[in-house]
Amino acid sequence: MTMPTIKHVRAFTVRGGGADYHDQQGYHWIDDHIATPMARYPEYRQSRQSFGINVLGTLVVEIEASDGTVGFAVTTAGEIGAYIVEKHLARFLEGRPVTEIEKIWDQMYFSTQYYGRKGVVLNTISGVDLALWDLLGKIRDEPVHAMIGGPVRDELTFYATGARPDLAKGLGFVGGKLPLHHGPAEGVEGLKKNLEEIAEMRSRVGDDFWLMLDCWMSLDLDYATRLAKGAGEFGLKWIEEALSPDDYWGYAALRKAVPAGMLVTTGEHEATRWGFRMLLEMGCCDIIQPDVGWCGGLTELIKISALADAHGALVVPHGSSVYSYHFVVTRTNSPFAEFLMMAPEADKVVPMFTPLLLDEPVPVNGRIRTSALDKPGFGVRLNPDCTLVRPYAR
Ligand SMILES: C[C@H](O)[C@H](O)[C@@H](O)[C@@H](O)C(=O)O
Ligand SMILES: [Mg+2]
Repeated sequence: MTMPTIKHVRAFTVRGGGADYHDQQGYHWIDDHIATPMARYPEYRQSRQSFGINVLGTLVVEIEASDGTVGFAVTTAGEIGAYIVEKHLARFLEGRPVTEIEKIWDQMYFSTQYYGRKGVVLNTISGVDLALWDLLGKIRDEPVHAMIGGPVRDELTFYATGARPDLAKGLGFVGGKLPLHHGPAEGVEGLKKNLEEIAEMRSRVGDDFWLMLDCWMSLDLDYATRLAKGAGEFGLKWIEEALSPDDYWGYAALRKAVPAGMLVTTGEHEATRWGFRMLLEMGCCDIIQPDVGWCGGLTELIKISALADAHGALVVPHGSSVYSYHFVVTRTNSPFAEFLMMAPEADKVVPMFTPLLLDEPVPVNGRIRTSALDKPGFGVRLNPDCTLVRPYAR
């Protein structure tokens, strides 16, 4: 079978949910007084959108092959990402065989290394990489998981991230991850409120349901240590992303300070095998949580996962819809996955990247059967009702 070549790459932006799931309108639990590094400024404490958590918006990367097949993927990169795709990365794809995924990744990364390495450039590279895997799966008529080693389990098990772990328990999830609401700038009062919230949620969910805390980079080592020790009595399963992603030294110290049995996790804002090598070799965490739409894509996540496996660390990707499901189902060191509750009150299951993807599978009773991931590529379609803009059309 002669494989087609890549004919054209197109980059679009779209607003309102989708891959940039922080980009919500109206009330939403995900934008309700959640602790962040910006919470040291009172004017940016009530809403993360106030400091711009949703400025990027969603990037849609579309890749058309010479036989007319079109693959696509979505990530958080918006117009900046569209610029990078159309003005820089497209040259490494157009005209190439659709199978040259590894070589294309290498050229995308090293051609942008002088201005990239992490952040929105790696989000963009991730989007292109995921679109390439979607395209290849459609051409080969195979789901992506079948091209990277195949499933190791018959179903995916999920914990839920959102304001209502008590409701998530009733929906069949194995655990619930609460956002932390008060940071160090709110002092002892804030710490007390944080612990009261954990205590209250533990009383609602009972002793056997996993309860985790997501700190979204908002703390310092001292506060994180006090919070972890205070939360220990409520059986907190893990404390997530307590410190700045750059504070590898702080994470290594926190991991030694937390109560026995409590896990330290991080990684959703880390990128590439080199970034995760630092986290692993410095003993920063028990579980790494790369986002496959941000860390470098599937091609890079496979490398990161092997590194973690050698270190005995679990890889539980940050919630990224089908893009992480096709990966998690094929890895023995990824025993469960994250599901972000994107209903405004975190009270019901809606597709994670709603409203952008059609046919996006969602957990039923906290599980997704592997058989639900059997369509070619990543098995999803773009919602034609979502308005795509191509800001740098060529
Ligand atoms: C719930 C957290 O504050 C973030 O909004 C979330 O995107 C991320 O940190 C997560 O782990 O899901
Ligand atoms: Mg997180």
